[in-house]
Amino acid sequence: MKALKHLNKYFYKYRYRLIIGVIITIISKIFVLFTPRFVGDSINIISDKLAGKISYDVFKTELITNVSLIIGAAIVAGILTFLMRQTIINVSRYIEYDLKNEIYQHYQVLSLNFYKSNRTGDLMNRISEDVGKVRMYVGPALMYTINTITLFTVAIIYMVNTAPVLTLYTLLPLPILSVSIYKLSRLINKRSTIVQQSLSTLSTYAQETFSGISVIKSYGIETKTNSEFADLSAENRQKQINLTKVQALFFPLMILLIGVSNLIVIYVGGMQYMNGEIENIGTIAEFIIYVNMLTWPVATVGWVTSLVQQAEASQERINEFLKTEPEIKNAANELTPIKGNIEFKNVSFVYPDTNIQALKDVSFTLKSGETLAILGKTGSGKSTILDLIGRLYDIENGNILVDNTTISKLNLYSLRESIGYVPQDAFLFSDTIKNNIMFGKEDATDEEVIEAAKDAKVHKNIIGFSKGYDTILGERGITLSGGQKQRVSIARAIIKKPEILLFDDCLSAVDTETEEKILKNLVRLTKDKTTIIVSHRVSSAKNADQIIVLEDGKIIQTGNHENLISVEGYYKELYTKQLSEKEIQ
Ligand SMILES: Nc1ncnc2c1ncn2[C@@H]1O[C@H](COP(=O)(O)OP(=O)(O)OP(=O)(O)O)[C@@H](O)[C@H]1O
Repeated sequence: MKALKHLNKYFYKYRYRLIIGVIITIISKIFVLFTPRFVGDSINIISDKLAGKISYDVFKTELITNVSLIIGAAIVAGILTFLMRQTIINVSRYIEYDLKNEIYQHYQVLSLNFYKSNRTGDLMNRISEDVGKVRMYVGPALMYTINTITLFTVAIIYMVNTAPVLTLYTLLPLPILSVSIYKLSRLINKRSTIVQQSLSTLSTYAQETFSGISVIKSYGIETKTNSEFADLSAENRQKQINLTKVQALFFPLMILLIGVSNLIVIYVGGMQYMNGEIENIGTIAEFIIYVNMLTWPVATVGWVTSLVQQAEASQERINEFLKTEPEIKNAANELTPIKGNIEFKNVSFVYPDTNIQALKDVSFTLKSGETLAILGKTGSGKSTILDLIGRLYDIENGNILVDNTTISKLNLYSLRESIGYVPQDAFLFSDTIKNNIMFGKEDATDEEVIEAAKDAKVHKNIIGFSKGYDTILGERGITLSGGQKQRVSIARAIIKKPEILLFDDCLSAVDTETEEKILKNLVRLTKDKTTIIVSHRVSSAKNADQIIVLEDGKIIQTGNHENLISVEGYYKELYTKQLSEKEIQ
């Protein structure tokens, strides 16, 4: 129960609703328990009439009164049971909502490394399945426990008062029922977890084949994927059947034990009545109803125990995530406005998860408003430099300064707020093009969106779609070409008008002519912004104030276009090669 203590703050938050729920539950159970009493009384009245002890008129009045009381008690109990669910079960939904938000907000502050070391499926499970199991503890488990305790306390008081020995016999099979249901529930839970796992394997497989359908079709391997899916499906079917087998035992077991209890009541009660130990025949009917009323709550003791165990395990997993501290922490509470001066001083960086040394002793200085171009072979560390400026990772060797302050001492949100980043793989959300661009500036006007799209040279493409800027992208909508995606992603960054712009090889899928036009616009837009352009093309780099060439994480050349084409080296070679390619075109 240690892990579940985390939920106490929520119980406290909703204490008033819970207290009302508990009171309603108790009152409703008292009303439920009126029924056996009145049924017993009614049978006694009939028996008295048969024995000639009362007149027909008295018999009729008493019977009608009793029946009215039974109906009245049932109606009140019904209304209260409805209110009980409305309070306790609703609280469990509120807590479920709060907990999901708490986990999601925590996910948002965790660093990239956390996402790399945890599978997306696991992260999703914490927020859906695990929270769902915890809710069962907060809602149904709590409700049934109060239910059982109240029902038992009130019923046993009534029963002992009426026939103490019969009470003892009646209750005898109930612990057996509770233990059996507990064992069965555990088995059901175990098997449902197995079914869940196999279902998630099945859906992951289906999802992957749908995403990669063009590859599957072009390689003509549909038969292979079909048979793999059929195998997984058959495995899942078998697991479902195994689960159904144990689930099917649940109700027969209950009916069996209720039957045993009923038999005991009839036999022992009958004998006692014959011996005169029980005064009224109605008591037997009363006890039969008690048995039937108590069976379900007793069964729930076993069920609830297994619910609590599951919730405990789920909450433990959730707590593990909630306890994970973000590696990148904000060190300054005050906002720190950023001008955009960037300096790398002997920066070396090793990716913690792979131990790959991505940067070695990298130094450069970039004044606010200047443009830096980074060139180099694939895997030479270009993107890593951009990630470090956005403080997606912290470094251990060297120093990165922004406006002469070590980056880790700046307000993290101010820093990131001041950056417009266009990643290598443009990521667009399944939303309209307009909203995807506005992601960079939530309060942007339509004119600003269009202007940004024009500057990124994607406006004409967008208005070519029948729904224009309202065209939905992604799974539910159209698929943009690689170059269109990159340009929407550029529009998203420039609409923000940030102090620092980072372009990570974001024109690679754009033809050289469009690239030239975009670059021209960028020169105008980034006039007073610090800009870093990562590229494999000299055309993107040649206008930069500074160019650095990386190889295996080290700077091997530095200068501007004129300097670098006048010396032998990587840059000149690339320039000559790309110049001749252009001539061929
Ligand atoms: N997130 C990461 N985790 C671990 N290693 C990484 C990560 N990103 C990059 N690396 C490794 O760091 C090195 C530098 O990668 P980086 O992405 O900075 O190169 P790049 O010059 O941008 O390459 P490209 O031109 O192909 O984009 C590579 O060896 C790469 O495998």
